[in-house]
Parts: sequence; C-alpha cells; structure tokens
Amino acid sequence: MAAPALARRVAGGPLWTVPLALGIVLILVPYFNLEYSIVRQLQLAMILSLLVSGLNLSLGFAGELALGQVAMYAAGAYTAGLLSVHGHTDIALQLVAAGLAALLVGVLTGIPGLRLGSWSLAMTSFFLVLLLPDVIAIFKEDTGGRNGLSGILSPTLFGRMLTPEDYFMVIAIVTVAWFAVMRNIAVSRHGTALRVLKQSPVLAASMGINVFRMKLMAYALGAVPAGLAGALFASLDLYISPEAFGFTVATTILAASVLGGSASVYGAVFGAFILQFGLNQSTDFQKYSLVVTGAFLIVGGVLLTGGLSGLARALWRRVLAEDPTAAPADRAATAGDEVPAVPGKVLKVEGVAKAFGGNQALKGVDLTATPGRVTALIGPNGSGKTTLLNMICGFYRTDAGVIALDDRQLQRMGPDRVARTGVARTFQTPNIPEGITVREAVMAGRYAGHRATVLEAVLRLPRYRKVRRGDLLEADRVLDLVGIRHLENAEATALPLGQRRLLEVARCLISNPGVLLLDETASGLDEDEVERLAEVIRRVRDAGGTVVLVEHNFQLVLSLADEIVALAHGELMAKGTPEEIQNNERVMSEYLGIDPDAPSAPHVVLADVLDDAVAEGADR
Ligand SMILES: Nc1ncnc2c1ncn2[C@@H]1O[C@H](COP(=O)(O)OP(=O)(O)OP(=O)(O)O)[C@@H](O)[C@H]1O
Repeated sequence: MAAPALARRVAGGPLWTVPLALGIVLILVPYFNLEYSIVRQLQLAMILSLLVSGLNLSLGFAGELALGQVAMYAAGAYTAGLLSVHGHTDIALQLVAAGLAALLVGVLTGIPGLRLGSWSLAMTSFFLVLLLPDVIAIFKEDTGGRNGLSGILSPTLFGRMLTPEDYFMVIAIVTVAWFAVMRNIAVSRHGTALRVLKQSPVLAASMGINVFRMKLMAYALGAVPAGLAGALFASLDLYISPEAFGFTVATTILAASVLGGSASVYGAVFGAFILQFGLNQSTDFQKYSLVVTGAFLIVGGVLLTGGLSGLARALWRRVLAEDPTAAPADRAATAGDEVPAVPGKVLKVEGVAKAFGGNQALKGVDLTATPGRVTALIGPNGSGKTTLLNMICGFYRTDAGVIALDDRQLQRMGPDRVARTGVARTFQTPNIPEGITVREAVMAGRYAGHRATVLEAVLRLPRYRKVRRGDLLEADRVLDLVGIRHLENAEATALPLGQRRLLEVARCLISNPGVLLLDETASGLDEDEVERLAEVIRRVRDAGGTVVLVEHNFQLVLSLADEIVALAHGELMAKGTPEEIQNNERVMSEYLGIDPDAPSAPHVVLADVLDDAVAEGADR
C-alpha cells in the first residue's frame, strides 16, 4: 500500500488510539527491566509533561502568558508531603488534596492577574515563583524552610505499601489519565472556545463568552496537573525542598511547552521528554541548565512555529498529500430553497451620545431596525458608524440614550451579555481563530447559548453529547444557508476573504440572533463575492432576520436596504428608503461628494449607478 494511502487509512481511524497505545506501553515499563537511571528519567519526564500540559492549557489554548505553574507544583508537593509526614500516606488521597490545593493557588493568583490583563498575569505569576522560597520559609515549622521537608513516608494505596515498580505505574497511570482528560477538553466545544479567546477576547465577548471566567477556567484547570505532578514528585524521593521549585524549573516548563508546541495536547509530552532527557545527557548540561533550556526555548520559539507538534502536523499533512492552504474547490452557493425562520427582534436606538475626550463621536442618534428588513447605516469616514455598532454590542458605554432589543435595555450590559441577549456581529477584518476547521469555527457561535460543563465534556456525558449533536446539525444548516458547507473541513483561516466573511455570517446565524450587525462585510470582495453575500443577506432578511448593514458600497446598500440611515459628524444626516436617500442633497454632497446643482457628468454617472442598483433591488 502506498504511504499516503496507508496514512489516510490510519487518519480515518480513531487517532486517540495511538497515544493510548503508547500510554499503555509506558504503564508497563516496569516489566521491561530498564536501567534505573532511565526509569528515573522517565518518571521525571512524566511529571514534567503534567506541568507542561497545564501551561499549554493557559498559554497555548487560552493565550495567557502564565508562569506560575511552579507555585502550583509546589503547593501540590507540600500538600502531599505534609499529609504523608502526618501519616496520611495514601497516594490517591494525596493526589486529590494536591490537585485541590493547586487549584486554590491557581484561582487565588489568577484572579488579580487575569483581571489586570495579560502582561500583569505574566508579572504576578513570575513574582509568585520568586516569592516561593520566602513563603516556604515563613511556614518553616511545618515545611522545614530552606532545609526542605524530610520524613515523607513511602506511599501506600488503599492500605497497601507500593513498591518502586508500583509507584512507577501510579505515575504513568496518572499521566495517561490526565492526558485523556486534556485531549477530551481540547477537542470539545470548550477547546474551540479557548482558541476563540486566544484569537481575540473581543471576538470571544462578541460571541457571548464571559472572557474573564473563561481565562480563569483555563488557568485554574491548568493548575490541576501541576498539583498532581507535585504530589507524585513528593513521594518519588521522599524529600522536597524550595530548590526543586525555582526559576530553573519555571524556565524548563516554558521551554518544553514552546519546543513541543504550546497549542497542542501531546506537544507537552514531546517537549518534556526532550528537555528531561536532553538536560541529563551530561553533567555539563546540568551545570549550565539555564543556558541549555534557553537554547531549547529559542529553537522552539524561533525556528519551529507551533513547536515539534506543529512540525509533525505539517509532515502528516504532507504524507496525506493535503495542502492546508488550499481550500477544496469552490462550488457555487448551493443553499437549499427552504430557509428556516430566523427569529429577528426589534432593535431600537434612541438619543445615543458618546464622546471620546473632547471629540463628540455621536450626538443623539436614533435608529430602529425591525425583523424582515435590512437597515443600512452609511456615512463618511469618521461619522460614527463603528462607534454606534460598538455601543450596540456593549464594547463602549453610552453617555446618554437608550439601546433596546425588543424590550430589553442593553446600554448597561457588557458585550458578552449583549451577545447572549441576541446581538451578533461580524468584523471589518474577519476575526477567525487559528487551528480549527470551518465547521468548528461556526459551531463556536453556539457555545454561549447552549451550555455543557467541562466535566460533562471530559466524561462525554449525555447532556454534552446532546449539545454537541445540536452544534453539528445547526452548523450544517447555516453552512448550507451561506453556501459554504462543502468547505466544512477546510482550515478556517486558510479560506479566501470572501468565504471568511460568509463564515462569519454563518457563525452569527448559528446563535439565532435577534439582530445581525454586518460591519463593512463587502469590503475587499470582488463582484461575484459581493453578489453572493447580497444573496445570503436577502435570504436572512426573507427568513425574518433583523439585519443592520454598515457599508461603504453604496450600490450594494441601495440594492439591499429597506431603510437607510445616513450619519455625518455623529449626527443623523438623513433617513429613508433608497429612493429618498439617493435624492437627498445632503447625502449627495457630504457622503458622495457630488454637487447636486452641477449639471455635469458626475450626476449622470451617479444616476446610472443608482438606476442599476435600484433595478437590482427591485428584482429581489
Ligand atoms: N476608541 C476611540 N477613542 C477615541 N476616539 C475614537 C474612538 N473610536 C472612534 N473615535 C472617534 O470617533 C469618531 C467616529 O469614528 P468611527 O470609527 O465610529 O467612524 P466610522 O463612521 O465608523 O468611520 P469609518 O467609515 O472610517 O470606519 C472619529 O472621530 C474617531 O476618531
């Protein structure tokens, strides 16, 4: 069988069986009679893998530069160590307690850092590492201070003393189990939501995701494997001291994460094993471990985008003869004739004002958008269109005025609550997360509206499976509606601009929005793509959707809009049907730059443009 054909057959099967098989081999290592030094390195490499996977969750998946893994590692180790010193030697009990202690440290340190923003988290978590020896010294009565905690007893499990071989198996089983958990999170809707967050917190909030809660969840979840690693480490040498939780370990974790590929599940294992075995190749390496770690960090960060796992993925694609940048051959939109109803709501903006310092961007603007109609918002650059959109979405607070969707006032809500109330938007530059398929990117639009907990996702419980089935079915529906279902397995960021814009519309539609805000969706598209987009907007409007279109393409506006609202200098310049707007002198002079009194060519050209556009609009 040719290599690509064999690879395709393997790829078609459940891929998780490969790491599972490797995990089983690892669990059985005690039966292979390996040298003690190799067995020890394997144990330390598994412990490091756990630490790295925790960092991958917050750094690689959620995009938060958090360096506090070591503090959570120490919390786990000292919790387990102290339990043991006081006679509680059961390793299962120690693992649970250590996981919880690390979770607590993660939550307590994550809250201030995450509230302040990404660099603040890096700084607070970094200081945590520096402070650690002092904190341990403060409690030296219990922890042994800088001398370390001795007197840790050999671990037991359910009353039975563990041999070194048994203990190896415990470490391997915990590691394999954690990676199964991590894998289930990564391929679940929570994993996709984390990638959305990493791409852009603004995008995440506009999809109804509570950004702070999501970041905290990733950071706190990442603490759990660090706590487990700590407990496993404490019973390995039956001695722990502050030196084991220093800056060198923090750098090693970071280097292993970057080298293995921080946005991957199994990259943590690659990175950890290479670092662990690499650093212990010679005593020189150990002596200059910071320098060697730095070298690994540079190799991973500069030479390998996506780390070794990124490289492995690229090679795998090559074997499969796939080109990730080549989306499947484009087909014409094949949307079915029947479009399910879109439950549009009435959007009312009344007397909305906003100033940025001395710049009055909006001065008492009114706008009403109703179901089954397209309301276009036009105006010269700087007239306040995007500001109004951002205020409707909750990104800016109003200085005055009311914004309501049906009867619910939005002007005091944050962007994620506004989105959950039913406001969906696209962006001037399509905002699409990396590393996910078109289908996943669209399904992410349902994340906030249809909930299933992380635990339900990890254990694949019935509620999770039901929500997931709904995600898949609805994704089919909206991808059909916008005509890109044939691209569902393509990498979302690899699509050309026109299809990325359609993807954004699909992502909005899957949330069944009360109002759909389209921000310059046609910009940068060629004529065919604009026509395709216009067709999609008509279909949404005809299905009962409320559409607000912010657009510079005047011809498109005239062909699509039922009502046009024109702004100038943050104020209402004109409002009316396309016919009324095209005859409005202020719109002509201030927006289109045409002198309505001049009996010259521009007027005639404009009339031609408008005639064409209006004729097109009448066809619908
Ligand atoms: N975050 C901000 N801080 C300060 N000033 C801002 C901010 N956002 C917008 N403005 C100002 O508010 C005014 C309206 O800008 P806005 O971007 O809403 O206009 P627009 O009609 O969307 O323009 P364009 O068509 O170029 O996108 C401009 O004077 C702009 O400089």
